[in-house]
Amino acid sequence: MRTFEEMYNYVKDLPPKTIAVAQAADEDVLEAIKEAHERGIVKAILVGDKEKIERIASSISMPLKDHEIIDTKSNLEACREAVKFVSEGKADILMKGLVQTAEILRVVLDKEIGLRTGRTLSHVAVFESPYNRLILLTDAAMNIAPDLKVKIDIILNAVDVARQIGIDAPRVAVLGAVETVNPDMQATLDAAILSKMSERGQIKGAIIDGPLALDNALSVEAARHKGIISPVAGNADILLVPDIEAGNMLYKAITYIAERRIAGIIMGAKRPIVLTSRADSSEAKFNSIMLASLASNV
Ligand SMILES: CCCC(=O)SCCNC(=O)CCNC(=O)[C@H](O)C(C)(C)COP(=O)(O)OP(=O)(O)OC[C@H]1O[C@@H](n2cnc3c(N)ncnc32)[C@H](O)[C@@H]1OP(=O)(O)O
Repeated sequence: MRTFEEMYNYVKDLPPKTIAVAQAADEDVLEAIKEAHERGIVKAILVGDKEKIERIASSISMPLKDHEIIDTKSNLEACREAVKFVSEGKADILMKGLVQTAEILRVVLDKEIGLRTGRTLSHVAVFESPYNRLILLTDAAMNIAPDLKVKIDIILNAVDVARQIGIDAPRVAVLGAVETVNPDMQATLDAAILSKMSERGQIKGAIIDGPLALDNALSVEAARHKGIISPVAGNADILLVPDIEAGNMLYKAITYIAERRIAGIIMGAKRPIVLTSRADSSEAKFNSIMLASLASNV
């Protein structure tokens, strides 16, 4: 797939999903749900301030008859109720509404009502690139400073998503500030180990190489210029960032500087979780709902 339009052409033929939204009283969230419902992708359980949800829905001419509304008094209660719908199998997808990321993720990780599976949970973003293909970015939103073991899990979650968008053997660029190993830069040491593990078949399903800087991960020309011989350089499908700061800034640079379309979900939980920034547009939220519907196949 090269665009979100192509993703829609695939997703529209999947059975519609039920999505539980934690704190749905937000215009962009409801716009995204409205569009996803009109296009046959989801029906929703809208958890949050009922009066506000009804007021916003009316202001955007969104009929509510096909959706359920669960009235809650606080963000925490909204997160807990929405997560319970998913953990009890009454919803297929969880969506973060107008709540902070850490607040909903703490409920997702709750041992009693949460959505743990024993796997690492991580964020996978997908964006339309100028290279005529969809590219994945991970982890921009959940794991703060992943160690080597967690980085392997993060790669594997991204590989699952890559397969769903038609990339069978994704090329993973392990990003750093430079493309050579510098013992003072932990990201380059981890990258070298991940590359060797991939080469020796210890991590399967992907071709991993690094360290690579962002320019030579994406641009064949930049890689050639620097004389990098690599199966990944210039053709990366998945960008693995060293930590949340790098990932989050890259995610927001893609949106606000490059003005590219993006989607984001959490993988590794019982069901996919739509997780965008509260400031992301309704379009980014809609694209993320599509991506979650696709990732439900994993
Ligand atoms: C990209 C657009 C969207 C955004 O901009 S998002 C904005 C930036 N993101 C954030 O602010 C969230 C960053 N992450 C966090 O704040 C925290 O890591 C998070 C998710 C809240 C968890 O922190 P804490 O509640 O302090 O949890 P903790 O580290 O003490 O761990 C508690 C238990 O949960 C487990 N856990 C934590 N992260 C996990 C993961 N990724 N996968 C699987 N399990 C995980 C952890 O092992 C621990 O388990 P146990 O209780 O020891 O059994």
